[in-house]
Amino acid sequence: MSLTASQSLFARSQLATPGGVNSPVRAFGSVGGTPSFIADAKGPYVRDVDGRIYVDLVGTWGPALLGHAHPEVVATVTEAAARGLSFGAPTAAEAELAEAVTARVPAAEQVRLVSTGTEATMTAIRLARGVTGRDLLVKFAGCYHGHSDSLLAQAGSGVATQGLPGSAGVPADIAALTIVLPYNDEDALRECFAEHGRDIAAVITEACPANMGIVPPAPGFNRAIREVTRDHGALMITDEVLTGFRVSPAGFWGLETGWRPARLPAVLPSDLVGAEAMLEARQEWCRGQVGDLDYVPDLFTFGKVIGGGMPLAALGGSAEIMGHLAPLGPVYQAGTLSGNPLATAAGLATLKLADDACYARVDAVAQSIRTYLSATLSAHDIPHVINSAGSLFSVFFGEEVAESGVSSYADAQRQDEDLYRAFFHAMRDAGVALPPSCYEAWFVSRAHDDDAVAAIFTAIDTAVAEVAQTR
Ligand SMILES: Cc1ncc(COP(=O)(O)O)c(C=O)c1O
Ligand SMILES: NCC(=O)CCC(=O)O
Repeated sequence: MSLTASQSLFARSQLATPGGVNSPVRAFGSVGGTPSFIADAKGPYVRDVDGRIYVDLVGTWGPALLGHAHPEVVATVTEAAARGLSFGAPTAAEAELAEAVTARVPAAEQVRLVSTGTEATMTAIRLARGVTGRDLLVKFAGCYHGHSDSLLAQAGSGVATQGLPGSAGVPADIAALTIVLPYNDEDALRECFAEHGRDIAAVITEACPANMGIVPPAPGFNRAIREVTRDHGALMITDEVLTGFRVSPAGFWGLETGWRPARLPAVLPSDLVGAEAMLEARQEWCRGQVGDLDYVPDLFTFGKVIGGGMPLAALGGSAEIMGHLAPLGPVYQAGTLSGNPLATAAGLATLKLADDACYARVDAVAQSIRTYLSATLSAHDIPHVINSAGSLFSVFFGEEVAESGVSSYADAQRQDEDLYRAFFHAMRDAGVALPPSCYEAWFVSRAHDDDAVAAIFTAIDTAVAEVAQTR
């Protein structure tokens, strides 16, 4: 039997690298089969090494808000590459990107650029511990914040897909510093703080969980986290690595609070005398923007869209808190490639193109796919529920979830994974690439034009009919 090019590359990669992949979620572990090895990608499409073209709903796990290989982003990165691949010294583009983040999320008065979401959340936690002088961390079951030691307990994404409780190799003493609570459970949160409040450095939460499928916060849940943490002198870390700059110009926090980005006033050295006065002016503007909003976290983490497909992520917060980072303060954080010129170029070009028209289009496309999928599944009596957050969505199959909905990790674990597996493969055979796990979000892009959407609808018709027949 002759192998496809992807099959023979997968066999070769499995010799070269554990599991044949450089990140476990790529391995098709829970859906089975051979991952497609990608040759190239353009707009809403990816093409594998066998020449098969798929309409892509993975979007490189989030960064591809504009679609793949957007010409302006590619041109900007190419120009940046010609000027040098890395300097290990500051550049104007880093300040420009930090300002772009502050303009969109003014609670991030200052921003530190790193290379991955994992680094962003890891640093945010270290910073929270450094600022508060406390060790305990609270996270929620089913939330994924990258793969640093403190954050793998009952994590979403690949950890959920593999059905693992956490990771081997995390020292028990470190794991003991993380308290895991059920998501959307305000009582559990308050009880935890009643017992451990004085020792908790921070609560870290996904702005809207998207790594156990989409599980939106109940109304007021994020505000409750804000209140409880503030009352006990702990920090609130809102992880927008996945949602940031994707579900609205100001991420899920923007969607939930209704904040609309404003133009950040330039504070130029010639306007004011002294760094302190300039910082005060910046802070005054930032605080004026967010003062009346429903809740304002202490720290935000960003990733994915902010790097436009290049390795770039960030954390941001008040200048007071961020000032604890080295070189100003005692909390150490560093990176040879932090603020890399190609990554900042890609990020800036992406954010510039992520305008209102972009978000409107992405929202409309997501809404039309959700509606069509749900109607088709219902027409074939396939029990399901679709959860969404802005343009992000995911489907959960099964009677139980269809009846009671999914608002926690425990709920998500009650879905019919076998049905997703069958649906995933039927969609793939029909030319649409879905996330290879029922615990991941579906991503649409600005480049999903009417042809791409029509192809998705046709695939849904075929795949749902096929799955319905085998039930
Ligand atoms: C909410 C969230 N935080 C953090 C991360 C980690 O980011 P990275 O994979 O860039 O390390 C992810 C990645 O999926 C994520 O979805
Ligand atoms: N939603 C989870 C991810 O995006 C993770 C990607 C990866 O670990 O490769």
